[in-house]
Amino acid sequence: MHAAPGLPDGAPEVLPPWWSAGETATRDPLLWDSRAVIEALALSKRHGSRLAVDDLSFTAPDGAVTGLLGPAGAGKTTALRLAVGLDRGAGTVLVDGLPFAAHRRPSQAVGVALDARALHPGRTAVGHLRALAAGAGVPRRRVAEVLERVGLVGAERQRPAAMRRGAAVRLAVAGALLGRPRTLLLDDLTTHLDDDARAWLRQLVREHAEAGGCVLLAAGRAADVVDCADRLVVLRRGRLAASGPVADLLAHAGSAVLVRASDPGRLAGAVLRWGGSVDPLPDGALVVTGLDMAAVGEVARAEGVALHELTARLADLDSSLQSLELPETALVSGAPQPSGVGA
Ligand SMILES: Nc1ncnc2c1ncn2[C@@H]1O[C@H](COP(=O)(O)OP(=O)(O)OP(=O)(O)O)[C@@H](O)[C@H]1O
Repeated sequence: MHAAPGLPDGAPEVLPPWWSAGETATRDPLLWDSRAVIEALALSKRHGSRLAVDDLSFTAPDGAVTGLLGPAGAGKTTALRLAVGLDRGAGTVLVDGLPFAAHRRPSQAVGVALDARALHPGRTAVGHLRALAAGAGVPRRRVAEVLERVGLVGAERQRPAAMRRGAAVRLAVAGALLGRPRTLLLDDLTTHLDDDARAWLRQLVREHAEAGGCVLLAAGRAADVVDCADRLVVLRRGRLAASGPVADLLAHAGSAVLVRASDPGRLAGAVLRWGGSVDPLPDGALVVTGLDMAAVGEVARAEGVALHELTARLADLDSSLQSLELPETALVSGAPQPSGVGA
C-alpha cells in the first residue's frame, strides 16, 4: 500500500501501486472503480460574438485514451483551458469528482501540456522542468526521471529555440508528467510531428492509459488519434458532434477504403453491384464507400481481381466524423455545480 501524493478529498485512502510507482506500473482493477475521470457538463465560452464552446458535455474515463477531435477552431483548446481554469466560462468540469482548482495539488491530479511552443526562451529544458517542479511542489529529483521517461537525456541543456518540434513536444509532456498525475490533458501535440515522435507519443499515451490513467488527447485530424484512442469526442463549431468508442464511430462514419487492383474497371463494376460507391482517382486507384475493407476484399476475390493495396482512407474520415450526429446519452454522471468553470 502506498501513501497518497496530492490525494484529492474524497479519494480512497488505499491507493493502487499505480499512484506512486508512476507510469510504468500496472493498475489493479480491483482497487479503482472504472468511472469517468473527466466530466464536462454544459461548457460554454464566448470570445466576443463568437461561441468558441457551446453547451458542450463529454466524459473521459480512466484506463483509456480519449481523443478530442475537431478541425481548427472547433473549440478543443478552449475546452481544455476551461477544464484547468485557464479560461472562465459557463458549465462545470470535474476531474476525479472535483473542479481542477479544488484539488489539493492540481498538478498532481492533472498533467497538462497545452502548448508545446509556450516555453521560456531563456531557460534550458532542465531549467524549465525545475521551475515547473518548484511551482508544483514536486521534488527536484523527479525532473531527471521525467527527462528519462520522455527520452530527453542528453538534451537537458538545450533551449526551446534550438529544439525541433519533436523535442519540444517531449519537453511539454515531461512537464505534464512531473506530478505523476493520473490524468493527462494534451493539446494538439501530434501536429507537425515526424513519424518517430508520433509513434513515441502514441506509445506513451497508451502506456499511461494501460496503467489505469486517463488521457484526453486533442487533435485536428482523425489520423492522429484513431490508432491510439479508445474513444473519441468529436467537436464541430464548439458543439459535440459525436462521442463514443472509436470502433463504433468509425463504423457509423462509414470510412472510405482506398483500393488498387489489377483490373480497376472490373472491380468498380462489381463494387457498384454489391451496393458500394466508387470514386476513381486519376492514378487508377479507387475510393470505395458503402462497403468495408473485408467486403471489398470479398468482392475482389469473387471477381478474380488481384488487390495491390487496400487501406482505410483516413483523410475522408474527418469529414465523415464531422457530419455525425451521435452524441451519447447520459454522458455525465457528476452533479452540476452552480458556479462557472474557472471561477
Ligand atoms: N483568446 C481568444 N480570443 C478570441 N477568439 C478566440 C480566442 N481563443 C479562441 N478563439 C476562437 O474560438 C474558437 C475556438 O478556438 P480553439 O482554439 O478553442 O479551437 P481549436 O479547436 O483548439 O483550434 P486549433 O486546433 O486551431 O487550436 C476559434 O474560432 C478561435 O478563433
